[in-house]
Amino acid sequence: MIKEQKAIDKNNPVISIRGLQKAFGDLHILRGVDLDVYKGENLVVLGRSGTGKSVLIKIISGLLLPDQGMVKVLGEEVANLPTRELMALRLKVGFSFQNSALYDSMTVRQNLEFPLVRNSRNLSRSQINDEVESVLDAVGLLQTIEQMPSELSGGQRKRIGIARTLILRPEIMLYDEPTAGLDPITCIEINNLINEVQEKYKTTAIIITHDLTCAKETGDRIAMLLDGQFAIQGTFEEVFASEDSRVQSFYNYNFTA
Ligand SMILES: Nc1ncnc2c1ncn2[C@@H]1O[C@H](COP(=O)(O)OP(=O)(O)OP(=O)(O)O)[C@@H](O)[C@H]1O
Repeated sequence: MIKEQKAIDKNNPVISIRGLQKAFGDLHILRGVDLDVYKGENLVVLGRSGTGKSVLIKIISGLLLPDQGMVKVLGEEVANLPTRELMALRLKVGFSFQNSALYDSMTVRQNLEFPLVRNSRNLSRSQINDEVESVLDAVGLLQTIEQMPSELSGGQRKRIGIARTLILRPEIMLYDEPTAGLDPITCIEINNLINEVQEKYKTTAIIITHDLTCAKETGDRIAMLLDGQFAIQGTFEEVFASEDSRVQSFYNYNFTA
């Protein structure tokens, strides 16, 4: 099923990137990336392994510095921000890591409380409980609240990882390979959750994936990273109607649905 088209206000990008370059030694990964991400949309970034998708979202969240170019997030140029402002901006940009990054020695409740207590110091015990329960309910896992991560399935851990990112109410969600390593049914559940998060929390998201079903189901727009640039952007159908041989071979090798 292809996602229904939603109206996007193109006057006001939440993320705006121009001429972004990043190299590691002689390895030139990003070679002049231009990209706008608009409020409320889910933008899927596709590209072969090693093309720099994770590097891109690390630069957006201020975890890596660009070599050249402009990266504006919520109106702020990330590379120029003093540490304090960068930290404040990072709270508005939720990073959902590929491995879920849960603390194995803490219960689900403690995993969710941790970012909340660290970043919102004035909350009462009952406010913390309410926030934890509300976000767990949103990912459909309230019943796991006292469980340990080791007792959860891979799909449940992904959901808890997303809940832990959501608990700080970010304006932007960055999902790094949200369906990697999951069976097809669980992938469908995660795709649905990403769309539910977009609706309920009104987030803007960048979703990095190799999974073309995930791209089709969650992406309002697709951008394909080829040779260090976004050569092609559009709806799923527009991108894969391209006659570019790199796009066609990506499709043929990756589409399993
Ligand atoms: N901090 C770093 N130092 C040196 N090289 C790095 C660093 N981070 C990434 N790279 C290199 O940059 C390239 C792009 O990495 P990146 O993780 O962005 O790829 P990707 O497109 O996300 O790949 P995959 O789909 O396999 O996750 C790789 O060759 C990687 O080894």
